[in-house]
Amino acid sequence: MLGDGVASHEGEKWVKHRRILNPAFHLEKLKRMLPAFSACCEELVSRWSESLGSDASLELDVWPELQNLTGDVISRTAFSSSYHEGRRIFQLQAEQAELVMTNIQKIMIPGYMSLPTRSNRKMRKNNKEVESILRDIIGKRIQAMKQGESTKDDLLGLLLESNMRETEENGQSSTGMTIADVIEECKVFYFAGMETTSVLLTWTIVVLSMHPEWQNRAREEVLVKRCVTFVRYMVQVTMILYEVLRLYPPAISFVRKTYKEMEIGGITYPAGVILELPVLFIHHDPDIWGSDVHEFKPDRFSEGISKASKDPGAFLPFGWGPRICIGQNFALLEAKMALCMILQRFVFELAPSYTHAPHTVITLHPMHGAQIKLRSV
Ligand code: HEM
Repeated sequence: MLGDGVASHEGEKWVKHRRILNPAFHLEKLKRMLPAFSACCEELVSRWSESLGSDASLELDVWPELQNLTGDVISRTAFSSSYHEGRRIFQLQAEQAELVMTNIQKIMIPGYMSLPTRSNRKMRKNNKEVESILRDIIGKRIQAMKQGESTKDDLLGLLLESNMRETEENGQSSTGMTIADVIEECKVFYFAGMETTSVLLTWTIVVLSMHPEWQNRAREEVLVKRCVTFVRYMVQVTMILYEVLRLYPPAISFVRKTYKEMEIGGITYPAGVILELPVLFIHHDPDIWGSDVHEFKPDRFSEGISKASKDPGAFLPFGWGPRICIGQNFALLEAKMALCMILQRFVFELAPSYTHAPHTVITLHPMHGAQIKLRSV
């Protein structure tokens, strides 16, 4: 494992932002968003129910469906009442992600991104539109808060509330985040949170289709507990999600830079070396997880994460250290809610056209989609 020193040398601005963002992502605060999670999931399962054929079954690629779901969730939980403007932002961000993907698949010439190519011009135009909508939403919200209106139960409200507290507690010398900073953080939520969570949900549906015994165990659990109230206490569902995150970590690796000369694993590295931590390999290492490492065995998490393997720090789907994913509680609540509502309504299996081909496009995608056959419970 990397020593603490590798990660601890963070920029001052990042440290300040993290101090403001952490309370906004606290589990107790996020619970206020459960109704928004539930509304988005309800829309999805109702649409699927309406599309069932005369034999009460439906075959569809759940991958784009779940991408839409997580996009909807982040729009609604980020901006609640400004949901429609929020959606526009996230449509533009989705376009940006596609343009970035197209660009990185090209041969990169230094300075290419500043050339006035069609895609670069489109990206700049999209970015301007995103920033202008965000500036408008944030400006209106700050105005309302100054006039004494209570903060809304959404990410923007929590972030602004935490930002104001930081300013009040630390006085004029430390003025929290600027509007430009808040805009940047809102953009990051989309990129960091939408794709990763839809990847987790997609592999979960695929794996539960391959393992009907676990699908049944999970369904039994969710049929006796009401989702909105008990989503946090689902033992089987939690173990299943952990095991999917182990086998198919959405982020297959993350990086750290040495800020001074240091020794790691018997090798001395100078300052400025970028080290890649290969999460996918660590999660598939038989020396850490045992000879059944490639098997889907959620029970290995029955006594919690630290006892699931020989190395308590080997489960790294959300990264590690001070830079650990800020949205992990958010993602797990959302995934539990979605899975719970899908399991309550549908039994699912792999469609004949499904081909198992995990491949990496930044995150771990199903290369040919995830064709699933659903039937009403
Ligand atoms: C299954 C879902 C998710 C996975 C697997 C995931 C994974 C990760 C990983 C591996 C990192 C890098 C951590 C490191 O370098 O140690 C990260 C960072 C981050 N994630 Fe997530 N993430 C998920 C969902 C979310 C959600 C839903 C949000 C926001 C709503 C989010 C926001 C962020 C942010 C803002 C960072 C950067 C944190 C920083 O540098 O301080 N993530 N995530």
